[in-house]
Amino acid sequence: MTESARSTVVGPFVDWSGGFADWLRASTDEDWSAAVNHRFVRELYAERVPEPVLRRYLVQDYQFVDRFAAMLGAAVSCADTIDSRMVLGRQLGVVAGTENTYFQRAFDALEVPSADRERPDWLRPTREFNELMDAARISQNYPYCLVVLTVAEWLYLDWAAAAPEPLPAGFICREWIELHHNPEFVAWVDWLRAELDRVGPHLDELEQQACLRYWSRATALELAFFDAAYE
Ligand SMILES: Cc1ncc(CO)c(N)n1
Repeated sequence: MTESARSTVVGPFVDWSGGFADWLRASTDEDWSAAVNHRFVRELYAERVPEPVLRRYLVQDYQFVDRFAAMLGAAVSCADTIDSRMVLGRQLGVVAGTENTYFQRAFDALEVPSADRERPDWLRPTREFNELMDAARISQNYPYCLVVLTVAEWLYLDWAAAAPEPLPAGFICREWIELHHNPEFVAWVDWLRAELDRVGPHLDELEQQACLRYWSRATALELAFFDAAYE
């Protein structure tokens, strides 16, 4: 793409007066709502997730978080502005810090052996989600990485923000909600959406469609990921 083409807004090829992020989000309403209102989420609110389900979910999610961190690192490396790179870099620190510590404490409480923390068998949605994140990472395409990051974070904010008060007393359920609903996390998701709105309109139609495919696939996998914890 030439420099002048890069600065031209190519879209909209569809009406996205609400912005690129909202346009993507609206395309996957059904899977999105099914994930946000999933049985796992309701049982988490009530601290009634059966222990084998909670354990399976967290063991699989730690594998997700590994590839998520790698893809976030790719976003750090291919972001198009210094401001974006710094925001993404700070968030990578949160994933590697507070969130990682949560997993270790939860695994200790649930007495998860080290083999299951480090190299469990991957359930199918874990494998497919990790393949999707690997594809985005290897593409070094900033919008693709942003799309998958935004689905993962915005969808989790959506269900966590809907948790009824008081939150569960036990730390595993309570902190999993708090990690995805606190002022810093809300600001991070707002930033991701605004970032998509910034870069999306400069993409050509084929690239926008590719973003849409990443978006729908990631949303479907979020739903499948919750389902798998019960299978
Ligand atoms: C599967 C999944 N999606 C999203 C998040 C939040 O980034 C998570 N921890 N796990």
